[in-house]
Amino acid sequence: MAASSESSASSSRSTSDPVSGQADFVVVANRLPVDLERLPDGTTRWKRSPGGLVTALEPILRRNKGAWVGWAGVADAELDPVVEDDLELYPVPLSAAEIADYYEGFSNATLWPLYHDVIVKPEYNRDWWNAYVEVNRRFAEATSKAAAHGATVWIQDYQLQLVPKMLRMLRPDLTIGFFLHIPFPPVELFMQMPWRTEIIEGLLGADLIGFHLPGGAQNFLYLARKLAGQQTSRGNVGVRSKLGVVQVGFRTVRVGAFPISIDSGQLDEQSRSKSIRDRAKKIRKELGNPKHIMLGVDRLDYTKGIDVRLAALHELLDEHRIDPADTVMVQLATPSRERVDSYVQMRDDIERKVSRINGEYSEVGRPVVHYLHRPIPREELIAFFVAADVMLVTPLRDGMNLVAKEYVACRSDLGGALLLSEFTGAAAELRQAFLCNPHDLDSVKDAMEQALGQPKEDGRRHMRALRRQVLAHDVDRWARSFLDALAHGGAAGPALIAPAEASESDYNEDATGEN
Ligand SMILES: Nc1ncnc2c1ncn2[C@@H]1O[C@H](COP(=O)(O)OP(=O)(O)O)[C@@H](O)[C@H]1O
Ligand SMILES: O=P(O)(O)OC[C@H]1O[C@H](O[C@H]2O[C@H](CO)[C@@H](O)[C@H](O)[C@H]2O)[C@H](O)[C@@H](O)[C@@H]1O
Repeated sequence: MAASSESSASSSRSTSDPVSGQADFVVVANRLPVDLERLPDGTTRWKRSPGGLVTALEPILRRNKGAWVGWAGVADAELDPVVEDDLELYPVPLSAAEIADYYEGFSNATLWPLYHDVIVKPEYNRDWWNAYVEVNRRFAEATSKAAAHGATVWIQDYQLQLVPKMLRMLRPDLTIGFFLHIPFPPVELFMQMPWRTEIIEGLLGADLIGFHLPGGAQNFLYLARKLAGQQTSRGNVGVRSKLGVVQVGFRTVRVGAFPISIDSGQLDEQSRSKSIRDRAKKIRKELGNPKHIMLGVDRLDYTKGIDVRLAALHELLDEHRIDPADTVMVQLATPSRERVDSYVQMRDDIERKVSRINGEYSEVGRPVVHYLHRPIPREELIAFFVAADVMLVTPLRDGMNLVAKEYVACRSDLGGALLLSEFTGAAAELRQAFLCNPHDLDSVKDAMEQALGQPKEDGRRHMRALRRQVLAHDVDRWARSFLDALAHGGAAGPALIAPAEASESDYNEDATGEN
């Protein structure tokens, strides 16, 4: 392996070791949990890669002692399999052209907007599709080499929807699971996709397909019956779907809802430490000891509604419903997909909005909005969660949103308030949050005002209930429920695997209901 390994993520080893051999449990995701960073002096190091998928799966892989197949985050890195920070990694190389066409193009300018309610217009480009097919084939081949005979393989997310079928053809001995981390769209939107049948058939290569919410599972079941059946050589008899089960010829594919979560116990413990508490107090002091700290923590993505919360703050300031002398907002934004046009435009828009608010309402040395465009070290992030009086989570659409759960896990003091968009997967479970509709600015403004003014005792009651949900339904439980269903078979209807405390009617109703 070419990389020296001064892991900037916490590393228990200082050198990268070769892998031991084929693994019985393999996670396959577009990204490895660490990105290779090329430094100006020509050396390289590993750093944690962004996003909730990595946050959720890293502890699972550690506990299961498996292998992870994925891209190292840079172009043309031909890397051998390696053990890094106790994780067995199988890097899949991508060329600069493949990053442009498969990752930035088909994954993030076609699938991402199509699956997120077409917030921006998806682009359908044949070259991007061809690159997507080719890269999915490469992932299937790499996985086939990494997996021991009879292994369990867990494929992740929208970038790799063709891998289940491709892998099954290479390795019929494997047990294959697939989990989608983003919403699965309703039929009216999915039918736009020129390669819709190929995608549905690609997914049907898995033994079990998981979604965050029952609505996504229902959408998929409907589309499987509608699209995949048409394509079999035996006409319409190849695929039947019923109650969470799709019959593909002689194979049974199960479909269910498995809402993802976080390592809540560990976060809870970390957030109680003296060093974090002290740092949280210091953050408040550094911000000028305001009465209220509002916090946003997101990848810089147009789905996250960062513009919405800024617009709400601006109007509340204009209407004198928030006093700039006693309230600050901190927005921590990790750079994301920076060469995709819609992300470039959105960054400009957000930075313009931040400047406007600060131009109109800040004093020298006391900005109203503090905006940091960079990833924040984990411990510092936890201290921000502990310091924040109101957590702003306002996506226009989000598969789950782990930030909402992280905030709750960090509030053992029962302080703070969570403002949460109804259009997140998390809203199905976190009913005691201040829920808002991000498409309705008045709804966001009212929720913000209520969260800021919430009486302390009400806040403690809400936070206690939120914590009960987040601490009981952690990422281990998520992984166990998926992997148990994968190992033991049995019908997995979407309504049957919903979280215990959320009722079916609590979920976003984006399903067609036509099963
Ligand atoms: N500015 C930031 N610095 C460090 N970590 C961040 C930052 N913004 C988000 N994260 C982390 O990235 C993950 C985001 O997960 P999630 O909310 O599910 O959304 P997504 O996966 O779409 O980015 C969380 O674990 C969160 O703590
Ligand atoms: O790899 P990137 O292009 O930098 O993107 C980061 C990840 O973003 C998405 O995360 C999703 O997964 C979370 C965990 O299930 C979920 O809470 C969130 O709602 C999703 O947006 C994406 O799905 C991942 O593949 C990316 O790695």
